[in-house]
Amino acid sequence: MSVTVRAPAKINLFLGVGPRRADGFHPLATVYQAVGLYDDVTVADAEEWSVELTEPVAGVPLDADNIAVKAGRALTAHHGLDKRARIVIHKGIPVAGGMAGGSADAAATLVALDRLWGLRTADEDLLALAAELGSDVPFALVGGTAEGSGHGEIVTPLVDRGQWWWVVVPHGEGLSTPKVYAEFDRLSPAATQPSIPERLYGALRDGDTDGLAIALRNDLEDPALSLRPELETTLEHGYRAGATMALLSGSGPTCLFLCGTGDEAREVAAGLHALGHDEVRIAAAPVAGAHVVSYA
Ligand SMILES: C[C@@](CO)(OP(=O)(O)O)[C@H](O)COP(=O)(O)OP(=O)(O)OC[C@H]1O[C@@H](n2ccc(N)nc2=O)[C@H](O)[C@@H]1O
Ligand SMILES: Nc1ncnc2c1ncn2[C@@H]1O[C@H](COP(=O)(O)OP(=O)(O)O)[C@@H](O)[C@H]1O
Repeated sequence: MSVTVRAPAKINLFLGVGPRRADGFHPLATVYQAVGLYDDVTVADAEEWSVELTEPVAGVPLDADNIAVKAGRALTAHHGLDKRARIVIHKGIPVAGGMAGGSADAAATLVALDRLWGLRTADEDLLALAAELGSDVPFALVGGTAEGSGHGEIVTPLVDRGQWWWVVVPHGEGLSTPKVYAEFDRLSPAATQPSIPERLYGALRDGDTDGLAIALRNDLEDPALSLRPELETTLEHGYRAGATMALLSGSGPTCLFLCGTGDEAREVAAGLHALGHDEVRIAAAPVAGAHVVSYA
């Protein structure tokens, strides 16, 4: 018996970052949105923990450092179980791209093993386990569009009546999240506690693309661009190709382009491709959080 769970990538429509806390984390006022790029995680009983990829992908650890194995171990420890699993991951989310692919795998593994073993873990317990694994993991369970507070681990769903279209340009070489936060500290020594503007909630309620465009903000964009200046060119290419708004996904280096309709997204994607970007993807949003897609 095996169970497959699909989990989405996230973007941050708003990523307000405050001053570094004593525990090393930064307080966040963020709005996450789950977008239609996915990882699929399949689990089955095994004698030992193992992790495999359906296709080779650079940068993903294939040992106990993989966050999916950490998720499996956290779940068995929580229930006091002596069980192990084989975990197979199909990566559709760029690695180290600021789209929380590892977090998606962790969330998917929690849900998949919970089903495989019939554990019926309470939602609050799954969310607490997720928060221990990483700041972004609770949102991968919840999906949709949601506000994130604390260091990103406290997730509150938001009303979102939009059908949003994003063009996504990944970059071959990922960026390290801790390094981007460290660059934020260097560039913003006087950061203050951020808050989410009313106009963002309004744009989501109304499904208003132009309203959303002016409310988008990412405080990690300047630090990521400081570490990777060539990303400016990619963002500029998006405007040239007709995007309504360009921004970086979380800690980068993936670039995002907001488009008004699916047709516009296809035009912008074709334009970016013509400007030399080999990998260009289109993602609709919002989409569901980690969910079972098959039993076999
Ligand atoms: C920046 C964001 C925006 O959503 O995601 P990415 O764009 O990287 O996917 C998140 O804050 C990343 O979340 P995640 O990747 O889960 O981070 P964690 O594993 O919890 O933390 C890794 C490291 O990032 C830094 N960190 C993370 C979250 C936070 N609020 N403040 C921080 O300073 C800390 O140095 C921490 O040790
Ligand atoms: N299952 C996994 N998938 C991707 N990366 C993983 C995984 N497990 C551990 N990692 C490590 O986590 C790092 C961050 O990965 P990822 O979640 O893709 O990016 P980001 O934090 O930028 O959203 C990777 O560089 C890799 O070393």
